[in-house]
Amino acid sequence: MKIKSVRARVYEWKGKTVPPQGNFCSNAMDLVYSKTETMSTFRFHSWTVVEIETDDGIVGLGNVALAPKIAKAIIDEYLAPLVIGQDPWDYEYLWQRMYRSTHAWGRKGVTMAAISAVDLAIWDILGKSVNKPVFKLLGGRTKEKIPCYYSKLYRTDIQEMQDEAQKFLDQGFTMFKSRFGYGPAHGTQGVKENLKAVEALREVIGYDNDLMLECYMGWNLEYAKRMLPKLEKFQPRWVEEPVIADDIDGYAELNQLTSIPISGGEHEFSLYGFKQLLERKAVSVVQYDTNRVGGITAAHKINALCESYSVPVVPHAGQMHNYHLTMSSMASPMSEYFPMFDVEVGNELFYYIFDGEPVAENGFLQLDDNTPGLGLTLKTEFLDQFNIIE
Ligand SMILES: O=C(O)[C@H](O)[C@H](O)[C@@H](O)CO
Ligand SMILES: [Mg+2]
Repeated sequence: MKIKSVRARVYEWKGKTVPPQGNFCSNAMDLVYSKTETMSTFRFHSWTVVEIETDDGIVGLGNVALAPKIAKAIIDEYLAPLVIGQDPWDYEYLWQRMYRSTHAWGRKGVTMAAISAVDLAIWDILGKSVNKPVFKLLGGRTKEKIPCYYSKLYRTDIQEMQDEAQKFLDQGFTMFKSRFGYGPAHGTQGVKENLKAVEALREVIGYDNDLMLECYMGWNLEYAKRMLPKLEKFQPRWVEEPVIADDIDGYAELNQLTSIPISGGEHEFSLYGFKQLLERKAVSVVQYDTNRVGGITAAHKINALCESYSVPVVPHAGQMHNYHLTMSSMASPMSEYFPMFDVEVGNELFYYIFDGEPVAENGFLQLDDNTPGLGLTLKTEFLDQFNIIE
C-alpha cells in the first residue's frame, strides 16, 4: 500500500457564534491586552481537515485546529511531499521524516500540529486497512467504557454557572471543569470573584464529585502562589495551566507548593517536551492533545513515558483522536468532554465538521470495537456554514 495523495482543506466557520462575555476565561493575553482584545484568544473558528488517500482507495482523516491556515501551508509545502509514495505502515519512519526535515524551525507549535494532522490520517488508514479501530492497534480496550468530565463552565454570571453545573449533574456527570475569569490584572476583587465562583460550584456539585479548575495560562507564579493556598479548602482535582507553557520551573514550584495537583500539557509538544515536564515534576496530570503533540505516533510514546512516572494522562479536548489514546492505555483514566453547543470558543466546532463522535451517557463515553480507523466521517449537515479553503 502506498500514499497517493494528501489534501488539506481549511474549514472556516461563518455561521452563528456566541460572543464570549467579559471575563470569560483568564488567559495569557490578560497581562498585555485590554479586556475586549483578551477574549479574542478564544476564537478557534477554523479547522484544517487532512485527507490522505492510498493507491488502493483508502482515505484517512486527520485534523488540526491550531493556526489552521498556517498548518495547511506547512502540510502542502513541506509534509505532503515527504509522505506521498510511501507505505503508511512505515509510520515511525514517516513521522521522523516530517519531524527531522522541519526540525530547524518546527519542533513545537504549528508545525508539530501539522505533523499531528498527517499522522492522525495515517493511523486512520492503518485501522481501516485491517478493519480495526485505532485503539486496537495501540493496546486495545483497557476500559469497559471511558469516564469523562464535563468541560465548560466558563466564567459567566454565578447563577448561570450554577444552573449549567446542575443541568449536567442531572445528566449523570460526576466530574466538572470550570474556568477562572480573573488573574493578576484584576487585583484583590478578581481574587474574590475567582473564589466566589469555585464556592458556588461546590454548593451545586458537593464534594463527592470532582471539580477541576482551568487558568488557561492566565496567571503568573506570584499570583498562583497566592491563589493556591486559598483554593485548597475546595479540594480541586487539579488546577490547570496556571502559568505560561514555557515557565516549567514555575509549574514545578507550584506543583510542590500545596496539596493541589497542577496539570498541563495542551501547549507542549513532542516526546521530549513531556520528558522535561515529567523529569522536573512540573505536572501531576499530563494533558497533551493528540492533534497538536505529534499525532498518535508521539502520543503513544508519551503514554508509556507517563506510565513509567505514574503520572496520569487526561488528553486535552473531547475529540475522537484523543479517545483512542485513553481507551488503549492504563496511564489514561479518563477523557475531557465538550458537549455540542452553539459555536462559542470553537472547542465545539469538531461536531460541526465530523460525524462519529461518541455522545457521553451518564458521564461515560464508548468506542466501538468494530468501527475501523478513528471512526470519523466528514459531516455534510453544516457544510453551507463553512467557507472551505482548498
Ligand atoms: O482545557 C481545555 O479544554 C482548554 O484549555 C480549552 O480548550 C480552552 O478553550 C480554555 O478553556
Ligand atoms: Mg486547558
